[in-house]
Amino acid sequence: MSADRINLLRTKVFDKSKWMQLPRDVVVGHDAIEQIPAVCEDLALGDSVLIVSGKQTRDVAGKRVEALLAGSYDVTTFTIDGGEPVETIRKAEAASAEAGFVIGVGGGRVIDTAKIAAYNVDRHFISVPTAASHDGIASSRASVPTADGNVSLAAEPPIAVVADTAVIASAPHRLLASGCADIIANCTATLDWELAHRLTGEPVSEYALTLARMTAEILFQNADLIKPHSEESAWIVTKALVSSGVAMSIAGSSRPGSGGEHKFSHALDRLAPGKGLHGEQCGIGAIITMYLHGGDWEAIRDSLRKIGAPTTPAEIGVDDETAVEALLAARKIRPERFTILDMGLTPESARNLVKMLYRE
Ligand SMILES: NC(=O)C1=CN([C@@H]2O[C@H](COP(=O)(O)OP(=O)(O)OC[C@H]3O[C@@H](n4cnc5c(N)ncnc54)[C@H](OP(=O)(O)O)[C@@H]3O)[C@@H](O)[C@H]2O)C=CC1
Ligand SMILES: O=C(CO)COP(=O)(O)O
Ligand SMILES: [Zn+2]
Repeated sequence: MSADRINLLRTKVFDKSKWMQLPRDVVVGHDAIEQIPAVCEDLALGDSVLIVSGKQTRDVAGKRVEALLAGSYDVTTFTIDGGEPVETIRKAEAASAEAGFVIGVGGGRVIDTAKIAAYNVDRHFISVPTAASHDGIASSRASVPTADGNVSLAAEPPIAVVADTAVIASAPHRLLASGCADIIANCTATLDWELAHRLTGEPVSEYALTLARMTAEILFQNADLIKPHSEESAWIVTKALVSSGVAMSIAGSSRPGSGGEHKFSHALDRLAPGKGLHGEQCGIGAIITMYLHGGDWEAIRDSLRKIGAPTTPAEIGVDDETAVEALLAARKIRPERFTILDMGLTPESARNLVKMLYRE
């Protein structure tokens, strides 16, 4: 091979190079929270820490983390108590700038706020989920609601994830079921990604696709084992969420875990705020998008039922007409992300789908 050809190949390989940032320490298990001082010591992140938590999650676990670190670190806290998300991120960012590293202890909103704040001021971030409610717990992406819909932002990839299965199992079952639905949605998100690849030439990552799909598959197979307030269930789901988050980090985007069903969920966040949880809405959306892909939508519906996640808009207090509106509005959210919902859905077809697939 000529030197020119070798140089060309090298350039191509270099152009395609990708930076994947994955967690360094992942501790999952009973009383894992007690390991936080050891994790912080292992990572040698500095001597001051900001602990971001929510109103409930501070009581559930945030205060325990504060107490565990108080003797060895200069600890400050930031509690999220509602308010406009972007404004909250700005405040958390200002607080993070004063600390050596940031720990987020809570559900999805808390973890995302902490990981964006840490990213914006270049601090390391440790993720301490108190619920297995979504797959952002180990990923380098954050999802932020704005007036124009949810935006997916680059965020600080957690340098460590500490998931205490006792804490997670004691959370309301609805949160765990929501996390399961978020993972099950990988089935349709990956189909959408492949569709976009075939239709628009969007690059795909085979590893990210396979990992995201396999994670959903494992959950399908274990759907019978997902029970309320069981630590075994918390284990299964947390490991799946970590694996799904790693798929997103490999992809460098949320594509392996977010397709048309997520756009439907983001549309519902705007049209019916405060009704369903993120993962619940994604699971409901996945039933329709799997049907449109010609796949086994009944298997999705049945697994969601077994797990205790909702399968119809009515179950989360959303009427059919709003669900139709959300299906139609979905394509306006992040329009560059092509999905099956961009393939000619009309008001009439949306209405028919909702009527046919969302029967009790
Ligand atoms: N980065 C990503 O890739 C992803 C991000 N997301 C984002 O995550 C958010 C949704 O996360 P989700 O967790 O569903 O919702 P929230 O973070 O809003 O949490 C829901 C509620 O559960 C409470 N809670 C959490 N843990 C416990 C517990 N152990 N015991 C009792 N209550 C608890 C929270 O309390 P408190 O009031 O203390 O917060 C909150 O009131 C959205 O903003 C979404 O956009 C979703 C998916 C992926
Ligand atoms: O929820 C996610 C993956 O489960 C992230 O999705 P978005 O990029 O659509 O916010
Ligand atoms: Zn999701």
